[in-house]
Amino acid sequence: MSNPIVRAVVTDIEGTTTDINFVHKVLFPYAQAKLPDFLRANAESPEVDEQINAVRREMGDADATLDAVIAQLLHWIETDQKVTPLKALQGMVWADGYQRGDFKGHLYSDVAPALRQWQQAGKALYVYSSGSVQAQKLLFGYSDEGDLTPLFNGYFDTHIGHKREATAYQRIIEALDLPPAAVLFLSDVVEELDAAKQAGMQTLQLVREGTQAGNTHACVTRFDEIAV
Ligand SMILES: CSCCC(=O)C(=O)COP(=O)(O)O
Ligand SMILES: [Mg+2]
Repeated sequence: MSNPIVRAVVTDIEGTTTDINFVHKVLFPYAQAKLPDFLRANAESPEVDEQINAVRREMGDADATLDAVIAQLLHWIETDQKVTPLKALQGMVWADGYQRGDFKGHLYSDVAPALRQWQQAGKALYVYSSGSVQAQKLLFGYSDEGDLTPLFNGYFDTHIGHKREATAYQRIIEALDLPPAAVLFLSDVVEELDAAKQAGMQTLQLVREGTQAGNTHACVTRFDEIAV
């Protein structure tokens, strides 16, 4: 059964399209291991220098040494803080890992067929993750289901705002130029769904293994249960 009101789907990644364990047990440890050497080797490059200075601004210390910046980044990884320059740098480090074949982006088996079906039904597909746009494109581009990037119309990261704040979803709605209720947001995290609902989006919680179902949003366990 289709839902003609929905014209666009915006999906979260971690816990929604992708096992949380892949992010926490493969991607984060990889970044933790490689980031120090990556920063020391590339600190002079303009794109890395820009992120190092963004970390210094977050630290409130414009003169922080590279060692202090590295220590701050490792602390943010350990405590899973969604800080924009950390996410940008993680994306740069993961690029190497995907390109070398050290890992592939994990997707639950129900995700790719559903995305293809929704695209064929004329729905516009977007990603909204705390991971950087580069990291999102890498995960879907080097996924264990092949390159899924042609399925997506666009990507949003924390440059548009944080995922638990309604303003981020209002900005996404403006960017999509659609009525709020024509946009369906998928996530495992109730606070993100609350923020999207506050902005007027339709919401669905993905309750994958290990996720606690809330009672304020409709729930599904797989993408093939979603009528779009
Ligand atoms: C884009 S893959 C890496 C995901 C990531 O870094 C992260 O923090 C997960 O964020 P999400 O918003 O997808 O829960
Ligand atoms: Mg999530």
